[in-house]
Amino acid sequence: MKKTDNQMLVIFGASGDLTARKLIPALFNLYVAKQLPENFIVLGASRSDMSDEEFRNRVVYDSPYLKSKIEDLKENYLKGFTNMFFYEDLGSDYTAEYSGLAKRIEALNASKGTDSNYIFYFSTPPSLYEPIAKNLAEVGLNNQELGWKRLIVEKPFGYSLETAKNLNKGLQQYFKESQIYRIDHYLGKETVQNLLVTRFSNSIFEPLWNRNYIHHVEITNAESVGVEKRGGYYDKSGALRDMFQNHLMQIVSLVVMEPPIGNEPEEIRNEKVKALKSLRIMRDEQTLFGNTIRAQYVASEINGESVKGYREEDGVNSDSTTETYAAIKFYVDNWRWHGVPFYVRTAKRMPTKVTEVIIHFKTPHHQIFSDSGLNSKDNKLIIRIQPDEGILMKFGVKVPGQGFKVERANLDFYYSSLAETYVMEAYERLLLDAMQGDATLYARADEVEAAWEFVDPILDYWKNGKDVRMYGYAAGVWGPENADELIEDFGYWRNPGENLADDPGYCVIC
Ligand SMILES: NC(=O)C1=CN([C@@H]2O[C@H](COP(=O)(O)OP(=O)(O)OC[C@H]3O[C@@H](n4cnc5c(N)ncnc54)[C@H](OP(=O)(O)O)[C@@H]3O)[C@@H](O)[C@H]2O)C=CC1
Ligand SMILES: O=C1O[C@H](COP(=O)(O)O)[C@@H](O)[C@H](O)[C@H]1O
Repeated sequence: MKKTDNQMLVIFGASGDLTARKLIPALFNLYVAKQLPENFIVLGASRSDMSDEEFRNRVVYDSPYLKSKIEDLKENYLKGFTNMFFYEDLGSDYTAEYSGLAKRIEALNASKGTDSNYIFYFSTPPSLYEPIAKNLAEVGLNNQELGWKRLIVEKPFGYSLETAKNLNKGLQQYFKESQIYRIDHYLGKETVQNLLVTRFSNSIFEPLWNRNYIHHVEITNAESVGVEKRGGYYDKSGALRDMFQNHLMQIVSLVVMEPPIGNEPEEIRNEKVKALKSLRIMRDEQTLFGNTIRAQYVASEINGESVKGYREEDGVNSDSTTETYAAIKFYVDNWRWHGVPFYVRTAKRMPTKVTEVIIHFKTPHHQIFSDSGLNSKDNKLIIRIQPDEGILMKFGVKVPGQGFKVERANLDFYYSSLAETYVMEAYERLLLDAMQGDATLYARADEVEAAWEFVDPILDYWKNGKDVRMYGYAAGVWGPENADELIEDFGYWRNPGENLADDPGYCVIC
């Protein structure tokens, strides 16, 4: 087990939603699992006026996100957790100088024994990331002489390639790249990490993982919810920035990458960057027109209840052109993937919440059972990221009886069969990794920029292109019909059900 040094976690934006909904519950789970170091405290920092006690009440006792968890625990046990929390009011804004904050950190460090090791978690609006880093540096809180200093930076990391580069440069003026941890919570998901293990710890997949055997790759990320209470944020972002540039590009990089020479953070991250750099960037309008689809959900009924259209959501412009659905077809220009199309889509207000990667294998070169009536492209490996996490392989079997009738059968593995094993939540895993100085599951500057490099021309085309279309789809269906044209040459999107084995249309033995 890796060692976790004594340390202090300083959260900027501690009065916000992310802190309450993700960070504190993750810390609570780590505390219960005895994963936190002996001397560990959390200092919340925001503009809101709160005492330590009020902060503790807010993030622990009154937290709707901890309610079910703390009911099971004895009061005195909970006290240990609550006592770790402190709060510093930053005054009217985050850009004023931080000498008060530095003094508080110093005093807490001395009394709580955190060995001058600090993580600064940026959970504020992104416009404040660089000013906060600058202020920290000005009071010496980037100095690693006495103890290490790390930044965890929340998404979105930039709004475009240019802004991402500026943000990287801005942060790197004050902190070294090795101190910066850019969080992408999809990398904290056990099933996303399992992509690496599936590929590189088995000898049966890797020999087939290339253009000789793979026909096309399909990745679906669907959410059943709409924009919820985040309409204001989402309307400036859209599906491509909110999900595709970060989470889906990370998944793509893990599917596409070459085998790393080892599992050290830089060994893995180097290969991911190479993978992202090999994506063929679409530059001309004709290519962009034929390979990208965007759409917005419109008002509809789901299970008998009426659901608002995107443009009617709170915080969204009534004539918004922000996409809630994005589907992209692209190619990867390298030896392994030459000529293999990738189809990736992400959307809100789909029939179900699901994320999965489907590797579609090629038809056998010489088919001797071609009268079976099956689509010969039915050899698939489905890696289910969420929910009903698992892996399913589809292959042909003989139907008992006369002749050689072939039907599809499933070979499957479900995470639920590991019910005895505790599976960490994404934020829990990522926080613990940063505490231990392991950046493997965090995005490096060049990785983020390579992803923007691919996405930027699409965004630009959607904003300024001549023939760009914005399609509509009824809330609760699998997107606009036009998205089917994108994948038509090869079949159709797998519109999965809630369960991994739900197989619309063509699974005979499931
Ligand atoms: N919530 C989520 O699920 C996710 C959030 N994120 C990212 O995490 C970061 C924080 O998100 P979230 O907690 O949801 O945001 P909130 O708006 O809930 O919280 C942001 C915090 O920043 C502080 N703040 C400082 N200056 C401003 C300002 N000018 N406007 C608004 N707030 C300000 C606020 O505290 P105070 O007023 O006390 O200073 C507030 O508590 C964002 O970058 C977001 O993109 C990423 C993934 C998911
Ligand atoms: O980062 C984000 O992710 C969530 C989806 O996360 P998941 O773990 O529930 O799949 C998405 O709803 C949100 O819009 C986006 O900002």
